[in-house]
Amino acid sequence: PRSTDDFVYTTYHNLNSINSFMDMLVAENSNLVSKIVIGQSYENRPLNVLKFSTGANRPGMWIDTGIHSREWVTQASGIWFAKKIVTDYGRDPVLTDILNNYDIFLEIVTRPLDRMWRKTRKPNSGSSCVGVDPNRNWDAGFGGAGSSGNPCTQTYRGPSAHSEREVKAIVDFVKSHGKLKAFVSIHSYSQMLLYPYGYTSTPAKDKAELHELARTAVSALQSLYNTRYTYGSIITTIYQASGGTIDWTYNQGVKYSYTFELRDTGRYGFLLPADQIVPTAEETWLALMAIMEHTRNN
Ligand SMILES: O=C(NO)N[C@@H](Cc1ccccc1)C(=O)O
Ligand SMILES: [Zn+2]
Repeated sequence: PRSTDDFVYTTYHNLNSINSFMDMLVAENSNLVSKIVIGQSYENRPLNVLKFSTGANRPGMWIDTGIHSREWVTQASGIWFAKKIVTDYGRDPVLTDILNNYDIFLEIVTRPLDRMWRKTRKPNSGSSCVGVDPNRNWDAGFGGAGSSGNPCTQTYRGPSAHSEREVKAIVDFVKSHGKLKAFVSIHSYSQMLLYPYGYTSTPAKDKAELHELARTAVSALQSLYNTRYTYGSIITTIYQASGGTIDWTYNQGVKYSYTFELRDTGRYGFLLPADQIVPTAEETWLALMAIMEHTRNN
């Protein structure tokens, strides 16, 4: 494709195609978007983050997709979100107000075409099994129930907190930025909107506000195609999970920390048909806007 206008949003793209999308988007909107590199993956690929900004030293909001490489609808949605932001800035008053006051950081984790792989690709010393679950490697209840010490399991936590370069890069970014007010990590599938905690049943201090905002966000999502989401804390809504991303960001003081589990509820699972990419992205965007608008107003 010559531009992001004729890029095909209705299909899944490989590493090179996603990277060329990002470069085209930056080139077409250099006053609004830049690409920053926050680190390298285990395979020494740059970890690219799109920064949407209209001024210096602004507070920020973070969105990541594709942390689990097999969750393809999330990277595909991330591409659509990126185009939506540049399309709506200057047209949608709410998005324009958000971007006139906050930066948006979007990490579309481009991984080689792992179709059914969840973990990183780093070999584990002393084991023939490869990879660490990046959603168990964070220093939040690390090593507790809801993660595994066995390198051959899908929820292997890794040898120590932040041992994975993909995780450490985000940890360092969050700490050095210091003014992130929202952090949304997007997974699939289950159709859920989750907030901390996963490692403990102790309610988050902001639980009431996080629950109310989740309700608002889920009803916005549902208003488009009537897609039904459940919502609540991780441990009460899905299962106990230790070392998870948003438990760490919440404990860092990023109050509006959420994880999405996008479509579907198991019929196709990770193999969601491509014709559901755009509807999924459109409905999820309404929920993201609700979270970003609330963050902007508080
Ligand atoms: O990975 C998926 N689905 O893709 N589910 C998440 C559930 C979750 C969400 C937030 C924090 C901890 C755990 C998982 O890592 O098991
Ligand atoms: Zn996941």
